[in-house]
Amino acid sequence: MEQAIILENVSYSYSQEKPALMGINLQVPSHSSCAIIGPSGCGKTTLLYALAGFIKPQAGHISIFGETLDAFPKEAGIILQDYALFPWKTVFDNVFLGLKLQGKTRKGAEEHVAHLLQKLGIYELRSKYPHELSGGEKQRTAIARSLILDPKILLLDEATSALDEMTKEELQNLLLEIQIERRTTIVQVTHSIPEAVFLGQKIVIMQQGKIQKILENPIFGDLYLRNQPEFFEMCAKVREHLQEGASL
Ligand SMILES: Nc1ncnc2c1ncn2[C@@H]1O[C@H](COP(=O)(O)OP(=O)(O)OP(=O)(O)O)[C@@H](O)[C@H]1O
Repeated sequence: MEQAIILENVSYSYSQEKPALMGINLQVPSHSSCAIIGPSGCGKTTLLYALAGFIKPQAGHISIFGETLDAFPKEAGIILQDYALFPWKTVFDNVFLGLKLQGKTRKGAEEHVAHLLQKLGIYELRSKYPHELSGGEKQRTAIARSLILDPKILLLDEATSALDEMTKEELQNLLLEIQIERRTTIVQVTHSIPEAVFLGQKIVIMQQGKIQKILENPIFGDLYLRNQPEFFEMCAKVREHLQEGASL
């Protein structure tokens, strides 16, 4: 099995006293999905930033498709919590931007962008600006902006946390469909147990800068999972590990 991401003994400190990551070892196979969950301040975002090459670990090694990571990996797209859309660009132009930077013309890219906007249910919004969109619509635009470049890895930092429950579930379904159809490797930081179980084939539970437990999730990959007893059982299992970690 090819590994998309390998972290070996990765440690990172923002300051002298308290390391944010301590000896992280993790493998994420290609075409799989990994959810990272843990209490506030345990190092989830720091881990994602290390994978994106935004910060450089003081110790350890990260490789992406077998190559040492030293800058933002060309195979990756990242979606941050605040969407990071350009406010002066329309939905279409925010999504087109990546192709433009690759030298594509607007006319040449029009069909490709339109197709993706349709797929994500935001084609009708193509001429609107970010301030005219709801949170869920902004997040779909941010996802489209990443997907237009067909990344092999998608990194998401609490991508659905600012959304209401139903919009959250719609977006989770969309991410699962993307993972299944495009076989994109997804690494997602989340605060939500149901989200981790729905979207994580591998669920990484973090505690105080360390990986406390890695759970393989055999029920991953079903769009109709949420009402099934196995789903509740898996959520309970993750909750138990989180509670156990909190009492250490
Ligand atoms: N820029 C920074 N400078 C100094 N310390 C930081 C910085 N960013 C994060 N930290 C510290 O590093 C630790 C890990 O933070 P991180 O943001 O990775 O946690 P998290 O699990 O993503 O938290 P949350 O769920 O609240 O977003 C925390 O103790 C935090 O205070």
